[in-house]
Amino acid sequence: MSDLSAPLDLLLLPTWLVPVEPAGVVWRDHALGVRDGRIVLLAPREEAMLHAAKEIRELTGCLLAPGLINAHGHAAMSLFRGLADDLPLMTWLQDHIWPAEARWVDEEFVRDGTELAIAEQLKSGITCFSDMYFFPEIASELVHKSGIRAQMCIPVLDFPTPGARDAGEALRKGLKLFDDLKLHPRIKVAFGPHAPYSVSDDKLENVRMLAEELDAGIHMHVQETAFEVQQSLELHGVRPMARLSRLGLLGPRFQAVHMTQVDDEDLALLVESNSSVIHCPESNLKLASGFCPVERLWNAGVNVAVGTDGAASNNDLDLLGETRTAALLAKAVAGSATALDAHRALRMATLNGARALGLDEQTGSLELGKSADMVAFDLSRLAQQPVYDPVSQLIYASGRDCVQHLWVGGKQLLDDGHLTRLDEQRILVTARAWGERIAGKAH
Ligand SMILES: CSC[C@H]1O[C@@H](n2cnc3c(O)ncnc32)[C@H](O)[C@@H]1O
Ligand SMILES: [Zn+2]
Repeated sequence: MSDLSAPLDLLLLPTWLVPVEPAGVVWRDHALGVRDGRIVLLAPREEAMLHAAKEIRELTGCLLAPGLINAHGHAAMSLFRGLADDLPLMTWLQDHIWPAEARWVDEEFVRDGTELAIAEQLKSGITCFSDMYFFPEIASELVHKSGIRAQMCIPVLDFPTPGARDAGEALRKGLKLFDDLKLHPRIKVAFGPHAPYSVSDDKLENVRMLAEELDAGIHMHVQETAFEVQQSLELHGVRPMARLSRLGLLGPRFQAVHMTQVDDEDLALLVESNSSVIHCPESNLKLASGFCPVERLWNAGVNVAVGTDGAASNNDLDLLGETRTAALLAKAVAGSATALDAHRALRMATLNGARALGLDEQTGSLELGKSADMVAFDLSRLAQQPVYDPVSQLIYASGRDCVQHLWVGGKQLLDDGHLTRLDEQRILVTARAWGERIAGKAH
């Protein structure tokens, strides 16, 4: 319990403060105070200035918002960025990515690739990400060291993977990770069965049982393409969502990634079960997978979050850009310019992400008592003028280069665009060396 009369650790004075909850609100000339890693003060600037603070930051021209939440990705795949472009999902995955993973992915690859991804995400305004990849115990070390927040998913597939001879071993190692990290303040472990077409019923039943017992999330690629739905109808007689429902996987802890195919029955299952959907528009566009009907889902009450997917199918981890794509695409898909307006788009990239990952009591909005996970976007540049609505300017007229400062749990991880805990130069050199090795050019 923090001493309320003690000085604040940090007092931020932005031009605009967008808490996300309450929805649609922009506070001008307000301040945010932090003590012991939590938000303890939200007040008009003049009133806030009466409080003593160890550090005061003037953020003139900046919009202070909750940190962005990248609700789906494969961090270490950043080392495969640009390796196999302009291909449809199954060709990309089966003929290029899975062979490359079998050849290259080991502990060292995951360590270096995850660090690269974390550095890029922090510089893009992301304070929390979900990771679904091999050797999650190694990736977790990088999350711990860097100060970012994450959901780490235990990968489960029907075939041997880097780091696990079979699904049984993957789950055993995953349970140990769950136990090791159960008290970690920034890491939450979830289950990551890859997709309905790559995980059989018996393994999904195991996942359901364990997730229930541990109250853990289940994060899964679902209905990414029409082909996947067709194949499921042929093999199982039902669509993937109906099969997952029959197996008892759906529920508030279920995170359905992609969902480009949604019929009325799928929608009813999502609504009834209170499952979340994680929309990855740029990966879906690049692999020509299809279009997630975001507006329809949102209007039906489904919690929709946003993710970049891995850098091998995107090809960046730019969640601000992803959110802009989502907002534009939603209008085209719905045939309505009012679909996914800028304020809702920002909510999708923050609070909805936190809710999908089961972290909305800790993060996702700037509310008293929540963790001080925040980002200051600089809106003072030429291409952002004039500013009528700062949220509109952020979503439609800003790139990730406007990310100025970032904090997680009150700790500053990005200061004037510079990483405070990671060595950007070393990460760059290491990533280039991997590129040379993988391209066969290393000596
Ligand atoms: C369970 S570990 C992750 C596994 O998923 C592969 N992957 C990356 N992106 C996608 C995607 O969009 N759909 C399906 N599978 C994907 C990744 O290469 C790993 O093998
Ligand atoms: Zn993915």
